Amino acid sequence: MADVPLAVSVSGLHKTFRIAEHQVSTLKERALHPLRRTAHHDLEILRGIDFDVRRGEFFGIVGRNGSGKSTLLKCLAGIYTADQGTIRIGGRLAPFIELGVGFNPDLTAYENVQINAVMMGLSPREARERFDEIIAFAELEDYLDLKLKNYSSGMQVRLAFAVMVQADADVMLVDEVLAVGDAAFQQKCLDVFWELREQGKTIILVTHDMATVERFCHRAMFIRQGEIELLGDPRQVGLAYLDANFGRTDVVVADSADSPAVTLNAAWVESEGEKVDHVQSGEHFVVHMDLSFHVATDHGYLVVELLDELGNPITGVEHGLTPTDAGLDGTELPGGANVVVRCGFRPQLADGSYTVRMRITRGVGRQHVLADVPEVAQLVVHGADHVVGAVGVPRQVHLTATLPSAEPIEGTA
Ligand SMILES: Nc1ncnc2c1ncn2[C@@H]1O[C@H](COP(=O)(O)OP(=O)(O)OP(=O)(O)O)[C@@H](O)[C@H]1O
Repeated sequence: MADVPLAVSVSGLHKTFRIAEHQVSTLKERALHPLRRTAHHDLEILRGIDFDVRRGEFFGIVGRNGSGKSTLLKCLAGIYTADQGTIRIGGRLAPFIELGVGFNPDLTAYENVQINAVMMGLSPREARERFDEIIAFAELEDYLDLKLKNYSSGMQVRLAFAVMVQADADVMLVDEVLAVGDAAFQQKCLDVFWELREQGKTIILVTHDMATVERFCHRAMFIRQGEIELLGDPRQVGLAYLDANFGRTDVVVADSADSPAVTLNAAWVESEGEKVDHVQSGEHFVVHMDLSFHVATDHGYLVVELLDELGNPITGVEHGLTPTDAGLDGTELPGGANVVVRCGFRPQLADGSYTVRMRITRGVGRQHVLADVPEVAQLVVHGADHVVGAVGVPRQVHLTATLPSAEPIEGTA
């Protein structure tokens, strides 16, 4: 493929965000603290990214949450300016990046499609001519007069994806489209990916779904903490990513490093029987862990916690690991026992990225730590509604209003 022209060329790309630590946001604060300066710290997200994509390539980008994938796509799309480095794009670019980018919630689907399609390089006439196809693809014929803010997020995703496909650009940037649509839409996206691949379009796809990477991508890139960890064969890249996420066969802290007391053979999060790395807030999920005990364990005890992005424990479960707990006889778990642990959760967590941590102790006072695995798995929670703070509770709010010289008015939310 070396003689095929480049569609995208990125060299020495750096991107740092400046984060305000204390924002002076009100007039009162400004008056009380006239000399206070806003303190900042820098968050270096992309640290020297170099890669080329050739025309006609389907190129995957994978990496854990927060590794910089979306930031990279936004730099390619010109939404963010890079601090250092060069980006060259051969031809017209159509991004499908994030809900809301390029859409105006106060306009109708028709108006939004016109604006978006023109932004992606179609002439106003072409945009008008392709409108019906866009709406048919998105299956939104019955919702044409609705303002976009009244669309569900799934409907907006369908519309944005349809515009991108119909814009017929030379290079398409696609960020996590498969994670947001329903099953029928996901199938439609996969069919479109095949067609685009057959047509020789250049596509850069960010996804957490390794099956898609293996199936569609000619090459893929694994980004870790803003740097390229691996670039090349999609299968190798997918395996490296899964290994970084789930393949923690050797992560053990035990009585002695040479002879671990407990080994975590495999661990993952699942929902409705499928391994997942995203769940909806309030949805049931299970942390599955496969453990081997190498020493006899008396009064075994397990703690599984969910930590937020700053490492704060948000919630968790505790459970005994005695033979009785595991359906065996005896007073201690014998050395050589294999134990499968499945912890069910249904917390109403705030949107964000969470880490599952596991600790096993033995002894009446839980004084001996047999295993302490700080990152059993990662989980992104989305779609939180009415969650104030870290964890939501069922809403039970009762209001009583009193008007001058009137009976009390009551209402319940
Ligand atoms: N506009 C911004 N201002 C400040 N920080 C930002 C901004 N955009 C992204 N970040 C930070 O940059 C880091 C990388 O974010 P990015 O969205 O690129 O990650 P990602 O790999 O796409 O993650 P995910 O898989 O969760 O989508 C995160 O720590 C995020 O908080």
